[in-house]
Amino acid sequence: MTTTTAPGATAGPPTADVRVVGTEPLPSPATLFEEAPGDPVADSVRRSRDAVRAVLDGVDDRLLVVVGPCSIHDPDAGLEYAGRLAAEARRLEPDLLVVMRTYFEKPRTTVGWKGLVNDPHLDGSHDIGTGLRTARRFLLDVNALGLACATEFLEPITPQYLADLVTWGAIGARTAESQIHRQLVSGLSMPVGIKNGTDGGLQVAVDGCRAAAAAQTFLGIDAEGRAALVRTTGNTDTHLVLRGGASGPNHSREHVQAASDGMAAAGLNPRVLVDASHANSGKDHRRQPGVAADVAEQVAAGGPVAGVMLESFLVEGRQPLDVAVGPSALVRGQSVTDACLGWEQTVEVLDALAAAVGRARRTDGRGWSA
Ligand SMILES: O=C[C@H](O)[C@H](O)COP(=O)(O)O
Ligand SMILES: C=C(OP(=O)(O)O)C(=O)O
Repeated sequence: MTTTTAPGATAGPPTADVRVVGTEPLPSPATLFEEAPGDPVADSVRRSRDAVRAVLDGVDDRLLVVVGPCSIHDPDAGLEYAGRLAAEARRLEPDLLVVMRTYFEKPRTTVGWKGLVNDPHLDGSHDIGTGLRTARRFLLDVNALGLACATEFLEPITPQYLADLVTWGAIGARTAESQIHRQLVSGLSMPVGIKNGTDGGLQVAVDGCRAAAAAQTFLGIDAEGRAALVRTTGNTDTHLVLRGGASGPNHSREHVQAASDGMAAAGLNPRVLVDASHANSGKDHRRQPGVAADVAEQVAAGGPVAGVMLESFLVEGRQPLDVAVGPSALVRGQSVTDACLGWEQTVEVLDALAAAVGRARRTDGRGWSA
């Protein structure tokens, strides 16, 4: 670790960096691209982004399903999951557009493990350089299976390292109101879902989509990792994600219709994605199938639902992670953040969602051209 000296320090106690213990250089995005180029999967990233846009815009009548672990903490187990999901995605392709949750950054309500980028060894050593490399390698491996990747962007410079491999991005409930994250979305190359706030309020997400659609200028880094002024065009490929809130779940037909009407009134995409987890399930994974079933009924009836999010891993539930102990005692394939559906339950829910799309088509409920 490099200990920094406060800029302009004079005799006497420093007036800056008083609480900074040290800083360490990180590899630049360009270095990581050289080590792990995105070229082998670039065509499939482009194609899957177009496919997601088509579903969000209603040009493709399939349902987008963003499904996978709450967080990737063990890349080996994550890849086993990805292999299974890739097979399901191919089987269900006529009805569902499946994108895997590959979440490497976790926003915390207070404190806790902040994800694979921040602490890849799960032991509090915070080897962020390795975290970025591991996340990039993981995204390449999942894309190589023919499965598109979704992630939440949390640290504003992380996208410079990873975004070229991501098909769908999320801004979470805790950052939907943040100007920094809205600016970030304005420059992202993929469709992005913005979540309602943790209090259940929709306006932060509506405002977030509007701000992200505008051209923005802000501070960031360039490919060499230098501090840079970043100018963006704005991103109109955004939509609302309903995840429930302190006021309760918001997946009901009435909630979805009201949210859709609110987006339409603001001139934004009226098709929403419903998160079956988080506050829509009270963080109880056993409630996700019920939420998904409710949303499936809405899909079958032609409601304005473009997609569903599920938290799912190989083994159901969750387990505590103690960074003082490290990962050695963890159950393989079980979440260390939010509780997830197990694999068999996940397949059942995917089948039910696919069946709902089929029912919608038979009754012309979707009302969209294929
Ligand atoms: O999805 C993950 C969590 O819901 C989110 O990161 C907050 O987790 P926490 O309340 O356990 O900190
Ligand atoms: C943190 C997440 O969700 P939310 O922002 O809805 O809490 C998540 O999807 O991992």
